[in-house]
Amino acid sequence: MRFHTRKWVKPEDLNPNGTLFGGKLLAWLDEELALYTIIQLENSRIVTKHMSEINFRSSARQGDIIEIGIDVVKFGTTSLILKSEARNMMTRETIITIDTTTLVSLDENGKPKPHGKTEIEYIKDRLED
Ligand SMILES: CC(=O)SCCNC(=O)CCNC(=O)[C@H](O)C(C)(C)COP(=O)(O)OP(=O)(O)OC[C@H]1O[C@@H](n2cnc3c(N)ncnc32)[C@H](O)[C@@H]1OP(=O)(O)O
Repeated sequence: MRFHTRKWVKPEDLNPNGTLFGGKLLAWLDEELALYTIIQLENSRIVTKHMSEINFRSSARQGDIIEIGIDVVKFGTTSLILKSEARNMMTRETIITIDTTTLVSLDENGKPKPHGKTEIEYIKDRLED
């Protein structure tokens, strides 16, 4: 799994127990998954369709640095299915795992649009073309 983005847990990210609010962590993950998909499918019209089991494995605290990892499970016809994880960058302790998130590529009318992609592409390879 490649870990892409780091987040710093700040006071406004906490729940009343003083740990990282789960909804905030999900928002960070959803945004990362969407950005990853926009880049891979080369389409900015992307929506999250489905999330599988979400497992909050451990909590994070103010000042912790979180890193978000993403792996491709499958390229569908209009969808991209991704596996994701957030972990504590210092301790490597897993904070959350989402087995699969299905993101769908849309056309200008908001209808699913085949993306034609079958494998991960790296931006540097595209730039070398
Ligand atoms: C990044 C964000 O936060 S986006 C905001 C939150 N998300 C949204 O607002 C999305 C709202 N939902 C929608 O607009 C619609 O449901 C759509 C356009 C995404 C999909 O419409 P559908 O009628 O389900 O389309 P359709 O049946 O053609 O399925 C599209 C793809 O999604 C997959 N899919 C559909 N339902 C599911 C499901 N329940 N679970 C997993 N995958 C699914 C299909 O397998 C298909 O993938 P494929 O083409 O690779 O085989």
